[in-house]
Amino acid sequence: MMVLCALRRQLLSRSNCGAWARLLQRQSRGCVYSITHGFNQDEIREKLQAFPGGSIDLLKQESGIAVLTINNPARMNAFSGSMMVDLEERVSQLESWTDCKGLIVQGSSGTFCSGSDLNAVRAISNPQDGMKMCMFMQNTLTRLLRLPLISVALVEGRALGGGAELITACDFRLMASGSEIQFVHKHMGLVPGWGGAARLVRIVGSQHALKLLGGALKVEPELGLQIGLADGVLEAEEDALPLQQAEDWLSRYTKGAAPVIRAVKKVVLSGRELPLSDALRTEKDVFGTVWGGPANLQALASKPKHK
Ligand SMILES: CC[C@H](C(=O)O)C(=O)SCCNC(=O)CCNC(=O)[C@H](O)C(C)(C)COP(=O)(O)OP(=O)(O)OC[C@H]1O[C@@H](n2cnc3c(N)ncnc32)[C@H](O)[C@@H]1OP(=O)(O)O
Repeated sequence: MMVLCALRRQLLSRSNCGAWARLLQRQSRGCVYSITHGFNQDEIREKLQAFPGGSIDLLKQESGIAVLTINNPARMNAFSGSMMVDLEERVSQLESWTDCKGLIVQGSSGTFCSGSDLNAVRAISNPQDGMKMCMFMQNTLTRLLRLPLISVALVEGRALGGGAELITACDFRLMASGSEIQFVHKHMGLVPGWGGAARLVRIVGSQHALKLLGGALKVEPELGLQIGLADGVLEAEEDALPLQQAEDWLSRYTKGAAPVIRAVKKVVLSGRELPLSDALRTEKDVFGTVWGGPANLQALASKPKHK
């Protein structure tokens, strides 16, 4: 029940003003794990920082669409420990950008992400540290998915392991021609740990999820579209790079006033995650934040008065 209230509080927080709101925001960031689960964020953050390399870069654009880039090209954009910490910090920044409407998540140098950095994985392979890394990434990716904006993963090259899990924490996925998504976990004697299995079942259904995980199947664009893992395929174009193509695709759904687009995500999020009565109450509350708002009044003023 606490999580439901926390999610409702998060959805309704109009802004980050005020220490109380920030405290609530921190408490109700929709984190899955907290100190009550034996999860000490500062402790695991310090451990992860010991594995440096690469960065997670965030760019906010005038269009209201931000671009988050997984940037570790020397290692096929594998997630080092410090990049996991970076990602949490970028999600915190996105949570505070109240005029942001959309987000594109991409990899640098023409490929998406090849999962955790195997050097870091080897160093934290003991169960305790592995579970802490898992909880840290589950918290971050859950907050990413719950951002009140519309997100799309732009998959070029390969999205493997944790990289495949990351794309399930976006609302949509666009695959460039020739790209591949593969949940390689089985080959490592693992199952997803960053929440990728739970989200994959909700995206493609349990039958397809069982095949993708049990078979560690390579998902190319055609199969991705067929099973609903991909929402679109980007064919190579001479005059438009994949990022521009992705932005053109996303802007169909983010065109309009930021408060309205953010309210759209909030009501869909509550419909997806909350029991019906809670979802209806949240929808009513979110409706109250836009009814009579600037965009609503402007729309009414532009309509001809009916006799
Ligand atoms: C819960 C998530 C889960 C976990 O945390 O336990 C994981 O995500 S575990 C990691 C799962 N990912 C993989 O197993 C992919 C490993 N990489 C590959 O299979 C290949 O590198 C591939 C297919 C991505 C690209 O192959 P290609 O031949 O094109 O390039 P190289 O293999 O030569 O790679 C270039 C360069 O990048 C380094 N690299 C690639 N992936 C990783 C990685 N995940 N961790 C660390 N380093 C990685 C690779 O070692 C090469 O570096 P170099 O110094 O040139 O040898």
